[in-house]
Amino acid sequence: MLTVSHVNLHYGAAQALRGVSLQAEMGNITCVLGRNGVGKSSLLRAVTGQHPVSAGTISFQGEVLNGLAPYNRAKHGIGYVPQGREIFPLLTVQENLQSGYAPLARKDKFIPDEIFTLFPVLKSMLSRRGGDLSGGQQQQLAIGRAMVTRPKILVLDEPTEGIQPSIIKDIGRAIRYLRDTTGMAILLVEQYLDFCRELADQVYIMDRGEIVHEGPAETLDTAEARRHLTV
Ligand SMILES: Nc1ncnc2c1ncn2[C@@H]1O[C@H](COP(=O)(O)OP(=O)(O)OP(=O)(O)O)[C@@H](O)[C@H]1O
Repeated sequence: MLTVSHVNLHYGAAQALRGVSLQAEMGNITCVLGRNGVGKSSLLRAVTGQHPVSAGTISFQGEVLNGLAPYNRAKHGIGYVPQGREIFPLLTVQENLQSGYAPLARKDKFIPDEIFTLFPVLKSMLSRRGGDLSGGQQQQLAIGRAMVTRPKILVLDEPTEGIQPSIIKDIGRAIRYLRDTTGMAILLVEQYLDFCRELADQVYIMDRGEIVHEGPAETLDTAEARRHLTV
């Protein structure tokens, strides 16, 4: 289980996270909802080690991660699908997937077939450049690349952003499949309420750098959630 405990995060003098605590359990999809600028990406940067926290602790399966570089967090099983996907546009799909090899032992440096079962389009486009893929295909590639690292927790930053509805469905199906077949923990941040409600086991809502609600998805008060999502 991932535990975020009383975390503060600053950009210079500006505070983006204020005493944020949450848990993402193995075998569960945990969704953090919030509108633009409330600190969702900052939370994931804190979890993945892209930005240091100024207070609080982040631990995974009992081990404190504070102070570990992103590379070492990947070795601990944290897979990251960043906002905007960050595909290498001039590398092929295959090379983009292989860029996930870095934290792996030599024997594990191969692309698991499961990725192509989940996203068959990637197999048919292995020699195409990442930059030639549609937004939805790039999102699938970014998830595939994170899976290459054999994560125990998959952390996704707004996986539905800018993606057409049919591919959003495929991505939702893939996330559910990963939860059900691997038992990994999934932590995703979103603004898209319906996607989150359909998929999540546990929901948190963030507003202005703070967690303002937490609870199981089935008891989520939709009107209250919408209130936090509209500007
Ligand atoms: N590198 C940075 N330097 C300074 N301020 C930043 C930086 N990144 C984010 N912020 C600020 O921190 C706050 C939280 O931003 P964050 O990106 O975490 O929000 P978000 O909820 O993920 O929004 P979005 O969906 O737009 O990414 C915002 O006020 C933002 O302007």
